[in-house]
Amino acid sequence: MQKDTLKPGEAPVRAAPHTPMMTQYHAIKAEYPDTLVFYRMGDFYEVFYADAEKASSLLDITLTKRGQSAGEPVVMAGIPFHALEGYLAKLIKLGESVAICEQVGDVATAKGPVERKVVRVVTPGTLTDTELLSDKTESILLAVHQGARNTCGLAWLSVTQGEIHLAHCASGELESWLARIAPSELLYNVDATPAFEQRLQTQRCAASARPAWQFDAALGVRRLLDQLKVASLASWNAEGLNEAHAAASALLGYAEHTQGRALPHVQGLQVVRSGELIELPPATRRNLELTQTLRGEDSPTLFSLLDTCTTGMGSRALKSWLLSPRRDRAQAASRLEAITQLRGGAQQTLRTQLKGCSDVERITARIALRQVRPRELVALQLTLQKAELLTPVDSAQTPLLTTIFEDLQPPLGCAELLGQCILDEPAALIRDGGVINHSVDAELDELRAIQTNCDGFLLDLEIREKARTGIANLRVQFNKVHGFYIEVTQGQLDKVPADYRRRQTLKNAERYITPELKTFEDKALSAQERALAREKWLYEQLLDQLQEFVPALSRLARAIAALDALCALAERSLTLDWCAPVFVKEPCIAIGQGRHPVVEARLAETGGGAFIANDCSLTGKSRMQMITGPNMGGKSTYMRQVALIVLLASVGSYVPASRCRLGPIDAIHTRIGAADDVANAQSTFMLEMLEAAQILHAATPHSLVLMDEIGRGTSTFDGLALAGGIAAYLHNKAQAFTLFATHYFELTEFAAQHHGAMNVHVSAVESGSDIVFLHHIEPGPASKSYGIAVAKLAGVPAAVVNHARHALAALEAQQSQASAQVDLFAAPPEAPASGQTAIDKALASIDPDILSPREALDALYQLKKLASAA
Ligand SMILES: Nc1ncnc2c1ncn2[C@@H]1O[C@H](COP(=O)(O)OP(=O)(O)OP(=O)(O)O)[C@@H](O)[C@H]1O
Repeated sequence: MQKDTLKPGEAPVRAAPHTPMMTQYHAIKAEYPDTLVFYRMGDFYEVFYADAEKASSLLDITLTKRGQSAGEPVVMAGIPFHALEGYLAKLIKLGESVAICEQVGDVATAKGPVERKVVRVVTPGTLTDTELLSDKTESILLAVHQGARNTCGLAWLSVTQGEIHLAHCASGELESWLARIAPSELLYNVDATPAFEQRLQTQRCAASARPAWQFDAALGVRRLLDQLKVASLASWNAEGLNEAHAAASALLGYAEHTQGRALPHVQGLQVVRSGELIELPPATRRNLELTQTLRGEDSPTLFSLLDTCTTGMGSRALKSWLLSPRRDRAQAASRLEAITQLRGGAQQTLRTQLKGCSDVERITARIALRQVRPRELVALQLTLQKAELLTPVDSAQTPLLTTIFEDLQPPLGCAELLGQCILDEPAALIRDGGVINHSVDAELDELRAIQTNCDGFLLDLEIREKARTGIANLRVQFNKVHGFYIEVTQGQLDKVPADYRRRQTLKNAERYITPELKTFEDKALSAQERALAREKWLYEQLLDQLQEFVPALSRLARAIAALDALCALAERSLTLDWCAPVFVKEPCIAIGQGRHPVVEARLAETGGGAFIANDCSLTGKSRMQMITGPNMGGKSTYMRQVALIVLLASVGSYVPASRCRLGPIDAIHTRIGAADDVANAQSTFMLEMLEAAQILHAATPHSLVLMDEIGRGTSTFDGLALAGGIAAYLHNKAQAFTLFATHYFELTEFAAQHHGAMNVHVSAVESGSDIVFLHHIEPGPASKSYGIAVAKLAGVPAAVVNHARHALAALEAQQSQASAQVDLFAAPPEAPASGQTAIDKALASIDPDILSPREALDALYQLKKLASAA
């Protein structure tokens, strides 16, 4: 642009250079192009240029222009340093990341701008600050590497937890894995295909593309070995997982980059394999309202009902148990055994003792990352003392409880060290001083003594100066801005001695300093500064000493979490009158007097009457129930309760029933209602069919499938025909345990033609034109649909109800005339084998090794004939 305005021979006008400070800023910003940089200037964090515009609109802070750099005004916005946490919380919630750039050099001796450095990057998936984290939810960072041949590698961790997870999956399974891991932040290789990138977007979380070289399998293995301080990954069965190793390389690199240091507390590794967990696809989590209601609220859900944990660690463990039940029953059985033991009475005592335990897991991570605050250390010390008092349940312990109580032993000497080093009520931040205990360090004690003696000295000086000057109301005082001073009111100024130097003039008084007071001030202020510096140093020493306790503290945290979660499940089972499930080898789901735990609790809360318990019996031979009955009769509730009971049992919890026998289960699939996904431009019916298709592809004889009113989203005949086809597929091909609720009466014929299916219905009685729901599951099909009675109950105007009654009578009469029966479930005609011609068939039937020469010649003539006919 400038070139055009230049005249021949004229030198180009050079843009003015940046100021030294802005040069420093730009150098730092260049390293964090996609991250908001909070640049510390005295008591403020400033943001500049585009970052300032973004921060100003996101945080609603004032955008200003100040001074000039490179010939342009500097666009900036700022926040006071002490308000950082609140603003960070807001930005993180909006999915932003922030690089915190602090002044690390010495302000007093710096020539030019004081040295600054990004000390950490706060991102949604790498949070460690207590204020920014939810108590009950992990903040998870996930790296995904798109590999060759439709596979991908996953590596994830919660920075406050200390365990890396690795997994391999087919691209088609990606959504399911993302839903299960529920990351807060996602990283992927920048060279991933656009289609792959789009699939990642289904997870609504902060996602960023990272350079391809960061996803390097060999580097990943090296990083994992370094991290775990081992020579081989064999003991974790984590060898040969190239794609996951590549993801781990990016994961660890990024996590360390954000924390500005290594993560010494991350010492665990777990390989998660597709076949090991019970499949709970996103639709199932949503429909069963496991951790969120259909409206997206936290309660009432299965988790909110179960979570009576006394600590955040317990809640987080319980949530993770709930969402990752294993197919293999060993883990569930050991939890069940422990819960049974705790129900003996110990749970109550233990829960009382666990109350008030601090979040050892997160505090430990913060110790390892050297971010821990003084008060957290005091809280840790108190928890360690508590843990020491936690007594094993009794002599007849289960293996799980034995391990937990072993790990509950606090590391020797840790509580003592903390008690010795930290004051009982320390300041919130080490930078304020007042954290390190007395008698820990002679130098600190001496510096503190100078400050303590200050009051005595000032009092003494005041008395002496009053006597010397004859000013009775003279006062010797101190404030942070002006330091020490002698204050004399206006009326007494004539008595001020010559050695008083004026320091400040007020409306009614003058403030002075004397040589003696100045000497004292220098000594006192330098003592304060030195004491602060000494405290910081001592705190760092303490953090060094605490590092050796990190592994034991992590074990202790896991033990508290597990014990808390088990105690909560024991308490729930007693309070809500649940029973222990029995695991068996043969395929079956046999539930006696099952209840829907959340509906039951809500009825109890609202005084809505008693919940009607129902049995459910599905076996290898009788795998499918066709459930009919009126709207509002309780079909969905019944189906969901069966799924919740199966899930709870698989987790290792007691279940809301009087008895429960459960065979192997590999998945719980649900197709229940569907809200239009307008955002993804998919209609209700399209979604319904998509979900149905996924289930039909995935279901096996060990899967539990809930199908609620499939087909209702389209015309009656289409819907009925599809529902019939789906039922037949589930019965004949998938052979899954299926609960199939429907309003199509025609489907009650299904059981007559399919030996593995049976009809059940929810009972209701009519009294006059009204209807009473009994919510009881009974054998056989429903006799009628009661839709109009339900409409009346809902308050639909009488005129509409009457109209509907007449219309119904007419429709029924019409239908009985058109009696031609269509066999909905008959197997479709055999489709011609694709591409097989008569010649192919003839060729396939020829075995040249057994033909005589004559037969071979005949066959050749035959083939020629077929070819000419084709
Ligand atoms: N077993 C039960 N005991 C007591 N109340 C129940 C029971 N089952 C269901 N209910 C009550 O009936 C309401 C409706 O139940 P549900 O949604 O399961 O009916 P539905 O048959 O699936 O209805 P629709 O066909 O309209 O979807 C529930 O919200 C609950 O309040």
